[in-house]
Amino acid sequence: MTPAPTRDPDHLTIALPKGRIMQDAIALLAQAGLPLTTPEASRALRHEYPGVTLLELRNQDVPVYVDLGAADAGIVGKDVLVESGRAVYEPVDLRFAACHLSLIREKGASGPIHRVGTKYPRSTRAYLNARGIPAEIIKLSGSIELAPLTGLADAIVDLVQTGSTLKANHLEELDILYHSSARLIVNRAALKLRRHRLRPLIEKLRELTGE
Ligand SMILES: Nc1ncnc2c1ncn2[C@@H]1O[C@H](COP(=O)(O)OP(=O)(O)OP(=O)(O)O)[C@@H](O)[C@H]1O
Ligand SMILES: O=P(O)(O)OC[C@H]1O[C@H](OP(=O)(O)OP(=O)(O)O)[C@H](O)[C@@H]1O
Repeated sequence: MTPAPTRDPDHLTIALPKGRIMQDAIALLAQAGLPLTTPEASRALRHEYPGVTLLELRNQDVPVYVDLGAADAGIVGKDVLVESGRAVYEPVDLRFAACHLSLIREKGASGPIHRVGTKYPRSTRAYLNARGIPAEIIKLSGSIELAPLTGLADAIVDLVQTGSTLKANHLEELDILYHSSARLIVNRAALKLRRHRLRPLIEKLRELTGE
């Protein structure tokens, strides 16, 4: 059960991930009418604006803050959202940070897949199960492309955008699990309590992204 937020109903708290999404997310929210600017470089993780607080989080923590109501809304990649397993309301595909999650092997590799390295174990499990592939999943944290090159795994599941990381590491895509892009996510209790702030934001973002 999602706890009802107890903060000022006129105030919005928004969770954003530090990293490649942050800048575009702030720019889009500002275009949608929120009084935001890029925060000054500092160690501060909470940034105050008139009527809005921004929280600077790791990608994986954005769905957690929104689902549990510590943030009213957030922006996060669809990949991270799927992997979180949290059923938060996801009203707008914001279109940026577009990439796809793919099954990848060394160029020319063949034969059965026994071990798959990935940062995305939930998505990988679902994909392998659906195809009856009884492979072991090895959870990794980064530089996933090294796994097949070193013999740690004979395939990986990772994000691809331009394909230049694959090319540089002599790898090829065998299949696409799903496409990802940045999404607006919203806490369901906040949607009721702060309807007058969240509904116009959702509508404006839909307009801006052509949904
Ligand atoms: N090459 C890419 N092109 C476009 N979008 C990408 C690319 N790589 C990742 N993304 C998207 O941007 C999101 C954030 O990526 P970012 O690189 O900031 O994460 P990260 O540094 O791997 O995160 P963390 O270290 O917190 O796991 C990803 O979840 C994905 O949705
Ligand atoms: O197809 P491309 O355009 O090469 O993009 C794909 C790469 O981008 C991401 O890595 P990122 O640059 O974020 O580095 P990191 O996650 O390893 O820090 C992703 O994990 C891939 O490695």
